[in-house]
Amino acid sequence: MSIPAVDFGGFSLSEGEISDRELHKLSRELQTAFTEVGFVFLHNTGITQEEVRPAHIQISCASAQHKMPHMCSFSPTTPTTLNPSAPDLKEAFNAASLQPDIKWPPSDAVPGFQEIQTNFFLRCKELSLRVLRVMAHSLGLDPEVFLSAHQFIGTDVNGTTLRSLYYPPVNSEKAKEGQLRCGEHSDYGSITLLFQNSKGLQVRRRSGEFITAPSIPGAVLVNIADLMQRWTSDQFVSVLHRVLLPPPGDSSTRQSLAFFVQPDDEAMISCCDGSNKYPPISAGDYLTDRFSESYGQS
Ligand SMILES: O=C(O)CCC(=O)C(=O)O
Ligand SMILES: [Fe+2]
Repeated sequence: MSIPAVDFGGFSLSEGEISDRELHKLSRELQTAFTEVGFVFLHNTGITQEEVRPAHIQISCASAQHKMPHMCSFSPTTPTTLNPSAPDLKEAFNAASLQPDIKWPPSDAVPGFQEIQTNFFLRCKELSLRVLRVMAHSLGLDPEVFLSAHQFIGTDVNGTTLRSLYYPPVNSEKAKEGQLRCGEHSDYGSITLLFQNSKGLQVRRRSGEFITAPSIPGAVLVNIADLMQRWTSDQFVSVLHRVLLPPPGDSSTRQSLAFFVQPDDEAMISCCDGSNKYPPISAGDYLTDRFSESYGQS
């Protein structure tokens, strides 16, 4: 089975409310995707390719300015590789919340960067809230249960991050054993929205085999992350994924935008089915633990 595709047009950002009929339909479709695969392509979300393209182009410009302190090949706030001797072949710019202390590239270096990234962040936030609402419905829960834990996206009491990723050309002769563009990992928070401009992403199936995700212009790839799996008592699955190196001789670059949605730091996450499969934990504590496990720091 490949990654399912769902038409989100009934709850697109250009629509006001969703009809009951559409809500039921979307709920069923998302539930199937998130219980069986953990990933889904959403079509007609209201975020268009015209919005995604400038953000993609910019990250390659920012990277071309090279060795700007803001572009880091190792992004300390995110899961990367568990293989330190063969680090991921990528560069990333993280806009964690929209606080004034983000070190944006100087506006003469990459004109419009801050504005475009900020607008894109806000669009992703709106879409994420809609997806979270449908997810609650699909589990038969109070529609507010996830939303009320995501009230502060874009502020310093919520860790939601827009990460712009640039994967430079790869010289496969120089690549180390086991080195990838992005090593196998699962994401940590609630859900992730992903916008990619080319192939390379692979997603692990339950059977253990990896399937290649196509790059579909205009579609948003949404996946369940680890804290959401815990929150749903493992009903929704957070699965391993990775980005492969291009084939030898292929010197193309790759860009992607990942919007990592996290609950508010203070939100208490307890199993939504009322079970005690996992003890309640604040999202802030959970995420701090996960990041320090990966990076050996607090
Ligand atoms: O670049 C991609 O397509 C995936 C990146 C990713 O999975 C991540 O940064 O967590
Ligand atoms: Fe990821």
